[in-house]
Amino acid sequence: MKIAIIGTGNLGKSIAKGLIANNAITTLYLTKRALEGISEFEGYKNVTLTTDNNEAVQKSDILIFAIQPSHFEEILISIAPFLTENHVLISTVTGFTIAKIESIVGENQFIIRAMPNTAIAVGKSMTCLCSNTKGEKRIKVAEAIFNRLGHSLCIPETQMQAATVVCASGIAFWMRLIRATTQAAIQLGFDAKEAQELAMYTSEGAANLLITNGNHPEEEIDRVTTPKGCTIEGLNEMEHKGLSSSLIQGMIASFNKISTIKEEQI
Ligand SMILES: NC(=O)C1=CN([C@@H]2O[C@H](COP(=O)(O)OP(=O)(O)OC[C@H]3O[C@@H](n4cnc5c(N)ncnc54)[C@H](OP(=O)(O)O)[C@@H]3O)[C@@H](O)[C@H]2O)C=CC1
Ligand SMILES: O=C(O)[C@@H]1CCC=N1
Repeated sequence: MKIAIIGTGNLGKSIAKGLIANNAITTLYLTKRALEGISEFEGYKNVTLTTDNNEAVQKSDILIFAIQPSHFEEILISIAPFLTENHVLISTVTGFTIAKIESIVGENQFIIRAMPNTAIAVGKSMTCLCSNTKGEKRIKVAEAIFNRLGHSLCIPETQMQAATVVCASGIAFWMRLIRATTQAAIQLGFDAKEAQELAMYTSEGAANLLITNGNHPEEEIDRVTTPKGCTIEGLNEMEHKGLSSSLIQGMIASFNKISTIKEEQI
C-alpha cells in the first residue's frame, strides 16, 4: 500500500510507527512543515519525509490526514487539484464532518473518517470507522489497515464524536487510572518501577479477561470479591468517593468540548 500521512504529529507518528512495525506499507510519505520533529523516521526503507503535501498526495493511494482541525480546510483546498478519483482519503481529524470534507473535495472521492488512538504505535489501537457513500466501496481497505494495527469497528458518523472520547481520549483517561493505581501501590510499599509494573500488567489482565471471555465486567468482579473481603471494601469506598460518576462526568465534559474545538483552535 502506498500511504501518505499528512501531518505527522503525535497521532501521525504513532500511525507511522504502527505501519512500519507491521510491514503494512509499500511506500510511506510523512509530511510536516518542521521536518526535524520526525527525524526518527529518516533512513527507513521506502519512507520519505517531506514538507510538500502535494508530492505526498501524488505519490500515494491512501491519504491519512492527522492535522489539527483548524488546519484541515486549508490543506484540503491546497491538495484538491492533485486528487484523483482513486485516492482513498482517511481523516482522523476530530469534529470535521464528511459533509464538510465533501464540500471541499467533492462527493466523488472515497472518504473515510477514522478515529484511532496512539496505541496504534504498538498495534493495539481501537479504531472506529465511517465513510461517505462512495467510501463504502473502500471501507474494507481501511478495516484491513486498522485491523492490522489493532481492532476496528464501523459505526455511523453520528457516533464519531462519542468514539473520539471513548477511544482516542480514552488512552489518556486509562493512563490516569494506571498512574493513580501506581501511586497507591507506592503508598502500599512498592518502589515506583515495581508499582507501575503491577498496575500495567493488572490492567492488561483485566482487559484481556473481557476480550477473551466476552463477559460483563461485573461477572469478573464477582469472581474477585470474596464476601466480607478486602476487594468489596475497596470497591465500595471508591464508589462512595464517586469513581464511576467522576469518570462518566469527565467523559461527558470531553464529549461536549468537541463541538467547540474547531472554532477555538488556531
Ligand atoms: N493525538 C491523539 O491521540 C489523537 C488525535 N486525533 C486527531 O488527529 C489530529 C492530529 O492530532 P495530534 O497528532 O494530536 O496533533 P499534532 O499537533 O501533534 O499533529 C499535527 C501535525 O500536523 C502538522 N502540520 C500542521 N500544518 C501542516 C501542513 N500544512 N502540512 C503538513 N503538516 C502540517 C504539524 O507539524 P508542523 O507544524 O511542523 O507542520 C503537527 O505535527 C487532530 O485532528 C486530532 O483531533 C484523533 C485521535 C487521537
Ligand atoms: O484531545 C484532542 O482534542 C484529540 C482528539 C482525541 C485525542 N486527542
